[in-house]
Amino acid sequence: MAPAGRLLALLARPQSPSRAGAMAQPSCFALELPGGGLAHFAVGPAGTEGPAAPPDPRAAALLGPPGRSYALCVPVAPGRDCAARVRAARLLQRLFLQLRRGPLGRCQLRRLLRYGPGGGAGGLQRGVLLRDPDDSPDTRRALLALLDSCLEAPRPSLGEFVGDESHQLWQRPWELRGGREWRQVDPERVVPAPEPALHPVVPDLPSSGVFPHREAARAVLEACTPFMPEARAVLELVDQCPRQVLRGAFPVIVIEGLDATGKTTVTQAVADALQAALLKSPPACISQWRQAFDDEPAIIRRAFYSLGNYIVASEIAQASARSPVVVDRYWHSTAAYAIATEVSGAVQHLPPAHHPVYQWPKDLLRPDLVVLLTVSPEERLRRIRGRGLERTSEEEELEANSVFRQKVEVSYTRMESPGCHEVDASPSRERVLQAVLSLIRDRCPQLP
Ligand SMILES: Nc1ncnc2c1ncn2[C@@H]1O[C@H](COP(=O)(O)OP(=O)(O)O)[C@@H](O)[C@H]1O
Ligand SMILES: Nc1ccn([C@H]2C[C@H](O)[C@@H](COP(=O)(O)OP(=O)(O)O)O2)c(=O)n1
Repeated sequence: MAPAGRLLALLARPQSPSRAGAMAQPSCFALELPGGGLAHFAVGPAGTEGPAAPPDPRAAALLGPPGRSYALCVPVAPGRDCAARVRAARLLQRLFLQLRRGPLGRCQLRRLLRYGPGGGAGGLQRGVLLRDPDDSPDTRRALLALLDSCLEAPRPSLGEFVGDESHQLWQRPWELRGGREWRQVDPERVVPAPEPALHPVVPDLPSSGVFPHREAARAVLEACTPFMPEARAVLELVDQCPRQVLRGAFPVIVIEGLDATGKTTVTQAVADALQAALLKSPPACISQWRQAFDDEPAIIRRAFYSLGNYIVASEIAQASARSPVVVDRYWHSTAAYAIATEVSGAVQHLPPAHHPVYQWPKDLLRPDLVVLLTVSPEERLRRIRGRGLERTSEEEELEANSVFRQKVEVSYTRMESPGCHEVDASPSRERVLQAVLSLIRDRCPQLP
């Protein structure tokens, strides 16, 4: 078998003019595997030199027969503007909902990313691999009908995976001919691709979830105002907050951690002990719109939480002139959950430590100390069950998916300037409180 890198290089060679069609350049795919693995493969025009090789055996099992698989993808940033990004994200969300209904409901879905071999944010597409275990013609019909219902730009792309007698894999893209008829175009070879140095979604994160400054998040909600009155309401509140906030002399302490690690318990106890103001992000003034944003695609949800942090920043600035301030969640939550959700695969696929995505936004008020509460997964589950409250779907996901939980925890620990100080929150409430108070006294000399 030829090395994956060489096959990719062969596919990447410029094509002869006769072959220069829609797929003149190969495309790479990152397929999320069960248990958090990622398989990378490329598709390119048939007839190029070199033997085709089956991709990663785990991917081949998901792509090849028996059964049939389809790749349905939407460009992340079809235009340069935020409005187009938001439209694309909502289209993908709608497609996901529709894929769970009717004849498509029996298909298995796996997260799929499509990207150019050179990386970069430009050609990124998000999508799904649909696997029909029964290889039913109804599935294909339903998928084409779904494409027919997507009349506005951006239009999703659909490709179908087929195996041949010699166990090679091919992808056959579907294209709309003459604006009316769906046709399958020339098959493209499926070959393994090397794992890129950086997960393909990372270059796009500053525009799609880990916004590096207030204006980047603001532009997303601005694009939502035509269909979400809540977006206008949040923007009005953000715009009342000064861009340069002047903080007071008292220390600002943030308590972070996964759900049920004891943040509410600790923040209340610390606030009592230090006679500190207790704040939380998202702040109460926007919490009535939280559910509406939680129901929207990730880019909109993250913009909401990001702007919530800027509103909290101006509350912190005022409160820290009068007393110490304790904050229940802040920027680190927003960034860690966004990174863990957007980066498919497992912990090893996260951007490396010191990557810019882990840096604190330059225009957001910095706390003096960030405490990260950690407990074992078993203890966390006991506390969640003991509390018995309603949970957000993301928190349910955390419980169900330990890979996701690990990605959130590791992202937390990689955050920089300020970084997190980890405190083991497994002991009794009193002992955890004492550990946190002693850390605060060590790190905040300005405490009276
Ligand atoms: N140190 C502790 N030991 C045992 N139970 C705790 C401890 N700290 C918090 N709990 C309980 O665990 C549950 C989750 O705590 P909570 O403070 O609400 O977490 P969070 O705000 O991080 O979601 C609550 O029922 C709380 O009473
Ligand atoms: N500052 C914040 C606060 C919460 N979030 C997001 C991250 C997760 O999706 C949820 C977790 O919040 P949730 O209120 O469920 O957690 P707690 O109950 O406070 O532990 O909200 C955020 O992105 N930024």
